[in-house]
Amino acid sequence: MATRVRHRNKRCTVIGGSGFLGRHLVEKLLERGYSVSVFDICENFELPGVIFHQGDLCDKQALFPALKDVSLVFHCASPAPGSDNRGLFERVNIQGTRTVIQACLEAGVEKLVLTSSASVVFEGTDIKNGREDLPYAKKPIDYYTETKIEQEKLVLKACDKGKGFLTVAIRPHGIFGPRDPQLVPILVDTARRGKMKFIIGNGTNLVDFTFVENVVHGHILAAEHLRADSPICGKPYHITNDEPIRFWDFMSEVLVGLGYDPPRYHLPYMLVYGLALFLWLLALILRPLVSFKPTFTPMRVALAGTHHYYSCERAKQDMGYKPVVSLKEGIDRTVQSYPHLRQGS
Ligand SMILES: NC(=O)C1=CN([C@@H]2O[C@H](COP(=O)(O)OP(=O)(O)OC[C@H]3O[C@@H](n4cnc5c(N)ncnc54)[C@H](O)[C@@H]3O)[C@@H](O)[C@H]2O)C=CC1
Ligand SMILES: CC(C)=CCC[C@@H](C)[C@H]1CC[C@H]2C3=C(CC[C@]12C)[C@@]1(C)CCC(=O)C[C@@H]1CC3
Repeated sequence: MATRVRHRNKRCTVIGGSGFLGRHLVEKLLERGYSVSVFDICENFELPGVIFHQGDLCDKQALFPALKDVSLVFHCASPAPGSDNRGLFERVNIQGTRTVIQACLEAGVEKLVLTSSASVVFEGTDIKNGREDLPYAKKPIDYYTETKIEQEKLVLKACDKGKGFLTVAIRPHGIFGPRDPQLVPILVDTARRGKMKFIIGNGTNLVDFTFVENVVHGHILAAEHLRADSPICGKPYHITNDEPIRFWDFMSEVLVGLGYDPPRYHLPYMLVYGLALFLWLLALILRPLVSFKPTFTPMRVALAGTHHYYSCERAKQDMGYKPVVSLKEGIDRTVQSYPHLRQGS
């Protein structure tokens, strides 16, 4: 019996396990002796010992086989933040998360760890050393953020010690690392199109960028600390590298590491933000006739031109969190992992 309980405790499912963060999480869980199943709408990799279930998380029946005899579920699936498809975000992040919670309850899952986002409190204006008690954004900057807020509320509200169902939300910020499909590829694409010459604002704004292995570490610590007597039940936790850096220094280090010139010339923040807003509205109005995706969306300009860094003191206190990879090492390892994105390749 004791062996069966121990065995079940080490069985987990990663919803969204085919994605960037999900796959890193799967790899670390395997290394730590967990048996891992992946549930995802697409299958991107195969790993010995990983059972793959393909399906849409909005479909409860499709989820059940992936949750059978599993005590711990990580939910890190989401449509890509760059999309502007409101219906998709609402369906997957809100209705889909309700379905995940219901399926977990019916399948007897004991712990649910959600990957939320620090952006749930970001409204496009400065956040300096923000703590978890900041209110949710009243005017979320995009549909992604709007639905991540609702998703986090749903998961935290579902925490019910009486029912033996414990939940926690991890809020990472600016995840980067090998195989990231967003940050470095967008940056390099922008540089290759000759558009990485400008710094928006005075360039001193501090931001958190978090190496993916630190985010994984935060998730596993949360799962392992999630017990009925723990202070972490039903709470959100910021997980960052705890080394805020100037947004433009980070961009420059990655660009220079890959052989590109760093941005040099300054543009006033309000001018670029106004232009991005205008282009976004134009794209919206013209959508029935022509489809174009501006590089400079209001959200991206706000992310590039404001302070947004967060305190992870609560994670340090309640679960002994400490980043395992420094920012410098994270940047070096990331740059090394993209030989095909180097200048001239
Ligand atoms: N990348 C970042 O900088 C940050 C990410 N996050 C959160 O971390 C989580 C993981 O993000 P990434 O790994 O970067 O994204 P990703 O796009 O690489 O991975 C998301 C995964 O979810 C899957 N998925 C999407 N819709 C699904 C559905 N209906 N049913 C089943 N699977 C579905 C996708 O196929 C993909 O494999 C997301 O919840 C995201 O909101 C939070 C803060 C920052
Ligand atoms: C810290 C954080 C939340 C990062 C998230 C990742 C992306 C939102 C950024 C990754 C590359 C960034 C980028 C820009 C905006 C923000 C990112 C997409 C620009 C478009 C900002 C305006 C420019 O001058 C070009 C930038 C290219 C890279």
